[in-house]
Amino acid sequence: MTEKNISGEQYFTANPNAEHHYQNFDFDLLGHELHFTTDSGVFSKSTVDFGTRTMLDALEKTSIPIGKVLDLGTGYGPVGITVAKAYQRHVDMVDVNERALDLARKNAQQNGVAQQVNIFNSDVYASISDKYALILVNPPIRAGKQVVTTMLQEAANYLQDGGKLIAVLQKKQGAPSAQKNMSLAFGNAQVIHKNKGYYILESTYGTNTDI
Ligand SMILES: C[S@@+](CC[C@H](N)C(=O)[O-])C[C@H]1O[C@@H](n2cnc3c(N)ncnc32)[C@H](O)[C@@H]1O
Repeated sequence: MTEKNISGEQYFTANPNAEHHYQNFDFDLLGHELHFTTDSGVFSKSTVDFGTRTMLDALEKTSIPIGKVLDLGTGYGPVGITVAKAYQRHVDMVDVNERALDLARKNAQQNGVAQQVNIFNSDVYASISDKYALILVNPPIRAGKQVVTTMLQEAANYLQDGGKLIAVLQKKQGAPSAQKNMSLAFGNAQVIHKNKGYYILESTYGTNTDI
C-alpha cells in the first residue's frame, strides 16, 4: 500500500510525513511494565489501544501453541513486544508504515526483546514465508474491508497445524462478519472474550475440532 492510494494522513501510510511529535509512556501489559515511544502518523500514539489490551488479556484465557508468533500490523509494537516478553517467544512483527516499524525497533530495544523479534515491512502476508503457531492482529479498519478480510482469511496459509489466529474487532466495526469470514476460512471461529463492545475472535488451523 502506498501513500497515493489514500487521501490525507492515515496511520497506515507507508511513509507518514506528519511532523514528528514523539511521546513516551509506560504501560503495564500482562504483568510487565513496558516503555513505549510513539509518534504522530502511527496508530494509537497516546496510549495502548483498548482493543489491543483486551486482545493481550485474552491470551491468558486460551492455550497458545508452541512456536513462532506473527504480529500482523504491529504499529509501534505493543503486541509483539508484550508476547516476546511475557511468553518468551520469537515474534515476527510486520507493518506497511515505515515510521511505525522504526518505532517498533526502538521499542523492542528499550524493552530488552530485540534479540527475540524480527521487524520488517510486509503488505499483509506479501513478505511472509514462515508458518506460525500464533498470528495476532488488531486489523486496520480504516485501510478498508479488503485488507482486513485478507488478513483474516489468508492467515490459514501461514499457520502450522494446530496454530491459531486471534483478532480483535469492535462489534460495531464488523466483528460478526469477521467471525463469519474466519469461519469460512478455518471451519471454526469462536468469540473467546468480550469487553465493552470489543470481541476477541479465535480460529484454529487444521485441527480435528469437529471429529
Ligand atoms: C489498528 S492498528 C494496530 C497497531 C498495533 N498492533 C497496536 O495494537 O497498536 C493496524 C496496523 O496495521 C497496519 N497496516 C495497515 N495496512 C496494512 C497492510 N496492508 N499490511 C500490514 N499492515 C498494515 C497499520 O499501519 C497499523 O499499524
